[in-house]
Amino acid sequence: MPGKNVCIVGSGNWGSAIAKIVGSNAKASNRFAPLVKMWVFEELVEGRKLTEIINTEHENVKYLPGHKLPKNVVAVPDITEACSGADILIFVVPHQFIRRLCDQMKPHIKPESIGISLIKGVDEGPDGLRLISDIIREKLELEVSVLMGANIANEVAEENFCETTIGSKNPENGQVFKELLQTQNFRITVVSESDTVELCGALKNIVAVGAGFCDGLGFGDNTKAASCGVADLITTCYGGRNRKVAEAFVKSSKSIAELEKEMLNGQKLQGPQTSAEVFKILQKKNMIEKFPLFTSVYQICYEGKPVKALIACLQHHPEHM
Ligand SMILES: NC(=O)C1=CN([C@@H]2O[C@H](COP(=O)(O)OP(=O)(O)OC[C@H]3O[C@@H](n4cnc5c(N)ncnc54)[C@H](O)[C@@H]3O)[C@@H](O)[C@H]2O)C=CC1
Ligand SMILES: O=C(CO)COP(=O)(O)O
Repeated sequence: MPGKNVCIVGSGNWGSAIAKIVGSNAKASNRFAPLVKMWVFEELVEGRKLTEIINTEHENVKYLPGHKLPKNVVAVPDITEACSGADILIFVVPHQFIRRLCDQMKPHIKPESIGISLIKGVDEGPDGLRLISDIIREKLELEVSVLMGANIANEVAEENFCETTIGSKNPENGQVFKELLQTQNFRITVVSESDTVELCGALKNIVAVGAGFCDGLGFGDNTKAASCGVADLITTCYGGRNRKVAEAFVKSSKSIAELEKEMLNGQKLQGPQTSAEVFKILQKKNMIEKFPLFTSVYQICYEGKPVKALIACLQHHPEHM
């Protein structure tokens, strides 16, 4: 059976970073055709067409400078030519452009093709909020999954480790997309609650703007996190004592207990001890394998496990297998 044709609809910062992954995975697997078309909104960059630059220098010099794209990713300026014959469509444009693009694509969409939206945003209609994936579904009449995560495009292009989530109501499609998009350093969990995944990805951008306001006004971490749950998690990961001491632990040869004493002037860390308590519970319930992060934090703090093992353990998270 010939491999499935893939088209990336979009070529901005995230679109180009994802093209790097998709190009390389498509080339390596028989399941996908090696040539990947990437629709590029044509513009002139220093007097040259961006598509021409991408197709000769294999770099999106405007939106993802400094990163080479695989040579099998071909920039196409005409949206109808780009999407014709595609079995898999990856939507990754700023959300304000999706409606018009779908209208242009509609007559050229192959029946049975499937889509995935990497677009973070929502639309607003007479009945209230609309998901971008719903707009694509409605306009193009195809099954649409979503991919959202804490995935700053430049860091993904650098191949720094990160995680992401595919939301797919069709488990088979979810697996196809995972095969196309997962790498050693871009780890994917597939879940069925697609709408929740998409909403989280879209709404966090509003919170990010609020956070920028707080920074601009010179407020601290608590202000930035003036909600609960996830906000607390983010704050603790940037500004908390557990984070600070853990960083010093990596850079020194001292134990957590010594550093706590030296750095915190009598204040107490909660994280390492909590990891020990949780570890005991997991052990009793035979659930250690299901919680690799909690387990390795405990082992690094108390059992002499090397810190670098943290990434290896995340790379083998059971959800990624
Ligand atoms: N950049 C990032 O780190 C991440 C972005 N995202 C999401 O991915 C989506 C796409 O973002 P990026 O790829 O970063 O794009 P971007 O923010 O780099 O946007 C520029 C893109 O829009 C195109 N464009 C400009 N005018 C246009 C028009 N009239 N019609 C169609 N396209 C036009 C440009 O050619 C360029 O490809 C957004 O929803 C964003 O929230 C998601 C995760 C990470
Ligand atoms: O969605 C993103 C990271 O996950 C990128 O966020 P920004 O659009 O605020 O850069």
